[in-house]
Amino acid sequence: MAEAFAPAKVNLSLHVVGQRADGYHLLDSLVVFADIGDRVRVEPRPSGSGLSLTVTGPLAAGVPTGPENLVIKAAKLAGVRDAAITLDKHLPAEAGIGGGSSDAAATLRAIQTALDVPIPKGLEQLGADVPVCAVAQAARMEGTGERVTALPRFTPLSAVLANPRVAVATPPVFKALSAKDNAPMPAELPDFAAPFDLLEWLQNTRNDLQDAACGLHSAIGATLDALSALEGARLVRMSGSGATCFALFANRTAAEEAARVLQQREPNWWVEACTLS
Ligand SMILES: C[C@@](CO)(OP(=O)(O)O)[C@H](O)COP(=O)(O)OP(=O)(O)OC[C@H]1O[C@@H](n2ccc(N)nc2=O)[C@H](O)[C@@H]1O
Ligand SMILES: Nc1ncnc2c1ncn2[C@@H]1O[C@H](COP(=O)(O)OP(=O)(O)O)[C@@H](O)[C@H]1O
Repeated sequence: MAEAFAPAKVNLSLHVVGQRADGYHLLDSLVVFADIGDRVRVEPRPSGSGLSLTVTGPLAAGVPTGPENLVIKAAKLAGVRDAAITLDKHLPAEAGIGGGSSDAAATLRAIQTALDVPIPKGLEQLGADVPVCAVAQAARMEGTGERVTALPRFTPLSAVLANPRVAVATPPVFKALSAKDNAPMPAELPDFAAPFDLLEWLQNTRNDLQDAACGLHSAIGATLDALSALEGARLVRMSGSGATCFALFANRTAAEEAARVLQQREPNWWVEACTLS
């Protein structure tokens, strides 16, 4: 039996820099991972038992339990036929924080430990976000998501994640983009562990999906506004294709206090303080 953590993915920046002939978009994104997430447990089963999936946890409702779950797709890609998998769901789905993709990557890590099966090639077949979730540390993500360069050093950031509990499907957000050939991030990224003003640097980056997503779902604008109004919020932006947005704070205590205030104001939202790295 082995367990693996599936951290929330946050796109600190997400530049859309082109589109391939097959419709997929070319991205340039600074991706980090939170200390909050789902958990995947893999238990070996005798040959012929098949794959089973049980979904538990506070955000299990609505998560598919059949072959369409990325956890099962990941196990199949690794060639595993017999295992009992439990997914303990803490992250909202269709939320721009890669829940399903991170679950898939965590499944492969647990399978590696429990069954001694190597991580398979071609992770991008599972989803554009799966290769970066397999790295599970601060990274630059390029191409359609298949090119991942881990950052050697990254000073952890304190943040609040907020989701207004509106599920956002990714394809319509890409379709609603007005421009698909925006400027990439600078070719050379700074040393993120050196003493420099990361906030100022991030201000010069963007999430190019943010305006399109806000146009489709008014709750995202409301989430950005609510985060911006929190005392100590320094940079506020949407992650992925939404609807989860993040605010960065000077330290964990400030983030936790802000999360407490926001949760009180918006009891139906999903709100979490976390550390990103
Ligand atoms: C937008 C991002 C940014 O990190 O995050 P999320 O909002 O999903 O968290 C990802 O690129 C999403 O990754 P993922 O959710 O794994 O995408 P996939 O399942 O492969 O694709 C879903 C759909 O998104 C669009 N898509 C995705 C990736 C990409 N580079 N170009 C695209 O156009 C396509 O319409 C595709 O059919
Ligand atoms: N393990 C999983 N957890 C959540 N959603 C999943 C999972 N496997 C498949 N899905 C499906 O994937 C879709 C996208 O969910 P998710 O990966 O959480 O969102 P996003 O791509 O916005 O980060 C949902 O429609 C959901 O039904």
